[in-house]
Amino acid sequence: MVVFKFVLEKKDSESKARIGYFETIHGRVETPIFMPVGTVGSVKTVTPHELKEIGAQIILGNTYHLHLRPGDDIVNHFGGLHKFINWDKPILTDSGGFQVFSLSELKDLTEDGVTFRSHLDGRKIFLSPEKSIEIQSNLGSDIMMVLDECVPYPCEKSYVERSIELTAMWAKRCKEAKRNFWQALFGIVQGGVYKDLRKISAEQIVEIGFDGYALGGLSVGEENNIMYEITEFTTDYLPEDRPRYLMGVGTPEDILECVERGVDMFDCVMPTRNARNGLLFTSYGKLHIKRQDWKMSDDPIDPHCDCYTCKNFSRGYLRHLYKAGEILALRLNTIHNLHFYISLVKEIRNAIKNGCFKKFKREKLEMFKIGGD
Ligand SMILES: CCNc1nc2cc3[nH]c(NC)nc3cc2c(=O)[nH]1
Ligand SMILES: [Zn+2]
Repeated sequence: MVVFKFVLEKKDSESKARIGYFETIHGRVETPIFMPVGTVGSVKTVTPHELKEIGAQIILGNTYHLHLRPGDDIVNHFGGLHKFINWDKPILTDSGGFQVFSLSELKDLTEDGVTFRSHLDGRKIFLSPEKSIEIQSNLGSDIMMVLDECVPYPCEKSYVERSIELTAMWAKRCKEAKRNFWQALFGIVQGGVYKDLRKISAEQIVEIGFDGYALGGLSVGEENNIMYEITEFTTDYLPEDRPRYLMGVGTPEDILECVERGVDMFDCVMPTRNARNGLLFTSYGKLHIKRQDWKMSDDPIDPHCDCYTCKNFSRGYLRHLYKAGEILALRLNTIHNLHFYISLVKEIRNAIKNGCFKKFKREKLEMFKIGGD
């Protein structure tokens, strides 16, 4: 019985942009989509109710973090992540691969798996494809990600060549380890910034066959134009009838550029992390709430925004809260930034539907530049 089904509704006539949706047992997700990041089972400072009000359709959980704390066995005891965090819409969990390589003190990487020390208490942990699938099964996410090796940027081509073989072998083992029919599994294409290796990795991962395909190894420090070029190149080797997920991306500009190059799914900590640092996204570019300019301003963050924050509070008040270190500042800023991202992808979906995506993208990018900053 197939539960996860992606439906491609319309392809843009002027680019590789497209609109569609996929079904999970926790509901439908429209694409292109932006997924708020809820690393340890919470999208920082906002409640599930507020996430729904903002229009979030799916959120992310991190396997590495949840395995370390509270433990995926504890989450399973509460009936899985949906019940534990009281979020009844879709959840995507990553496989732990990225955090292990980026957060922890890597001990040992072999064909069997990776051994690392917890960044919390130094405990030695072993993560294999089978273990990652076991953890994600305990969490009960709607979409699981395979365990892969995300190579750093820059990275020697000879190392990347060997790494994509490991990533393909681990992807196969993840698929073999999957038990629950209702959990989808996405493969991850690697290959660094080398187009010939990207083509090989894409063909290997598509050959194994997954419910969706992620572009890994990007947004790891490379220049934007390299990320766009590798994205443009790689999506041509991915099946049109499956979602494409560009991990860790990105700025509003990145999302517009990568939707144009055939990407359907995005996740990024930018809206939530920047909010907590007082950096707000507006139709005219970025706004630093702590600036002196806003001290006496009775304007909302963004005159075109209809989020709770923009409908109820002035820049002057938000600046005051932020300067005073009030927790409410973090919450109101996060509500606005998430609403900005989720509204952006909603407008993108409409523009593709109405056949004016290229024009919409050009106008949006122009407006983002007005504010400067
Ligand atoms: C599912 C875990 N694997 C996995 N996660 C990732 C998360 C990323 N996040 C960013 N920029 C913020 N690049 C990423 C690449 C990968 C990647 O290549 N692999
Ligand atoms: Zn707003």
